Amino acid sequence: MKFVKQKIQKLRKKLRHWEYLYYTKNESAVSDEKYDAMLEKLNQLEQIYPHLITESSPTQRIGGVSQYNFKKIHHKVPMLSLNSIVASFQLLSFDKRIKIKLHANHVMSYCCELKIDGVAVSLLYKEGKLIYAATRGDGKIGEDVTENISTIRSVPMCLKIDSNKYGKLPYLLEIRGEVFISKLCFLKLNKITIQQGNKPFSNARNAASGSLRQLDPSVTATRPLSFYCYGISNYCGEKELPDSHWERLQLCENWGLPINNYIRLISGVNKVLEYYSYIKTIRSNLEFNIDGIVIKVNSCTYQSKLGYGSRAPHWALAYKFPSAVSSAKVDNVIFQVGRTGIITPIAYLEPIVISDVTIRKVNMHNINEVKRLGLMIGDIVRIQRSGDVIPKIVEVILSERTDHVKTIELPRFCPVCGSRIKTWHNQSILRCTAGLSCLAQRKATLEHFVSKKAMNIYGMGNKIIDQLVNQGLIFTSSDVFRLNKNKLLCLEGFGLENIERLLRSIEDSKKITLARFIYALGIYGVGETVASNLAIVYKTIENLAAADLQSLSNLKYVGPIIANNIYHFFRNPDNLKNVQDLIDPAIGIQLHVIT
Ligand SMILES: NC(=O)c1ccc[n+]([C@@H]2O[C@H](COP(=O)([O-])OP(=O)(O)OC[C@H]3O[C@@H](n4cnc5c(N)ncnc54)[C@H](O)[C@@H]3O)[C@@H](O)[C@H]2O)c1
Ligand SMILES: [Zn+2]
Repeated sequence: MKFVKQKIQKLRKKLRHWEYLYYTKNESAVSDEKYDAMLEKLNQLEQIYPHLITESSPTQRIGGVSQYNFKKIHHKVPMLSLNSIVASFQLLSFDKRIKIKLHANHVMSYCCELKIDGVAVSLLYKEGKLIYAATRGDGKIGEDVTENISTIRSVPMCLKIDSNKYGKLPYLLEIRGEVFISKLCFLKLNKITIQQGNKPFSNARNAASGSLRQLDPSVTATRPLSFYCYGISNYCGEKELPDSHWERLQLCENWGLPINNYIRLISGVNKVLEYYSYIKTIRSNLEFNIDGIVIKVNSCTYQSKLGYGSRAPHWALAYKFPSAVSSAKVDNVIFQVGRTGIITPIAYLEPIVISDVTIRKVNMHNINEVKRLGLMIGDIVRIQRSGDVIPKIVEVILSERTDHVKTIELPRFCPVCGSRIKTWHNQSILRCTAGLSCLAQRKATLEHFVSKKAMNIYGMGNKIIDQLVNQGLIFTSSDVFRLNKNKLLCLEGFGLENIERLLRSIEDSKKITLARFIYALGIYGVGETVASNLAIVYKTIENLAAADLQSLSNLKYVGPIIANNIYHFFRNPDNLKNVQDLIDPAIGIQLHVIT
């Protein structure tokens, strides 16, 4: 029993970590399949040992959290997730199960909708005016994104009067819907993100979520977000609402809320299966990503009878599409050195297209993955891309291995600077220990420093940084502020206009919040959340640099490892000198604290 308990705890810890990255950081550490499979494993264990179920288990609650830097909104009606299925027999048994519960033996009516891969929002209208918009958060408390939502053109600020049926606008109307980004806009946004030297979003959902949850609404305004309404959660008006979910959606459309064209009212579960197959065939032609269909019992009376679980309603299901799989040849494996010196194997492929996206390389994260797969250069591998998440090598197709394959030589020295490599975690993680004297780490540190969420310096993409570092024009981040026209004229393919734009952007970056500045320093483990917290607590960079280990360890979101990293960062003479140079009045950076 102790063993099962430990296993359950381990699964929960892993799932919570992935959820934190997914919902808070808009990053996918693993594919959705892997997350879903792990959640299902936990679910099965909990079914066998129900006394081990806790309220906070990922099977019982919604994965999101609301970040403290947004105002909070308490949802009067909880915003839940959906139970999902992947096979037709599960839909048939759902249909049977609910008929038994409802004591109904007639053909059931279902409202079938697309499951758009975006972010759920709740919009409250009073007498037709948008009062607030909130994200799902943990289902009970969401983030106030009213200003950001107001920048989305398809969200009406005021409802229209439905002259046919409802006369006056409802006194109160709360609707639920999905904010998303189209496939085309996602590709464009990522192109710009990469040009600006920032990390691209791994999929359209993460891009939509990241764009909606911007602290600065003017940034959201530049992101091409769209919106579809898929339900009413609360209503108070002169007339009663119709009992049909489908009719309620038509009513929303009459009030001016956008409703997706593919929503159908369908009679009987066999026709639902036909709808599923049809949508699967047109999926790649849609302008936006969907990861399945949503099936809802149409009668609202039945919906209330079936009720809700803690995570999802009992009257709806998400029927997900299988993920896209294809095979490709591995042309080469290159070891890439990151900002913190971690060395990652990247498999370069003969380009393939999966769900409309060309895949040329796959990040294999660590060398254990190379070992686990038994991968060799020249192998044919199976690549999976679930929804639009990062591609992954699932397996080597051994039956297609030829005599021409080559062994992958694991590096013993840093492939960039030739320094000694340190290994840990059972030798799965390799790290170059040369710090900033390693060219790769220096470049990656600078890329991070100028990136959007850090100093936000436009026009200094990876290629420019490569040249600046290779030509010895910059060494540390403070050198960025010593760049001038003459130095920049040495760069290839960088005209006067680009130079002026870059210098202006460097100048503009000098007015910055302390939180961003701390984040820009690139201390190992200090992401945006920790950086904001440090800024609030220490108020000045000098206070932070002088903070002792004890005080750092007492902070929220800062564990002993991060506290140690921060403490030692400021004890390293090179780092300290760089920070002092950066805040030197000669450079003119103005740090301010926003609380
Ligand atoms: N890869 C990872 O690390 C990771 C981590 C956490 C969660 N996830 C993934 O996220 C998903 C779980 O997230 P979730 O709780 O948001 O559930 P979900 O996305 O599977 O389903 C619920 C959501 O569907 C959306 N939706 C779209 N169209 C809808 C419609 N017509 N009607 C109703 N809702 C509609 C709503 O936003 C709703 O919140 C899983 O697929 C999981 O794989 C992945
Ligand atoms: Zn190195």
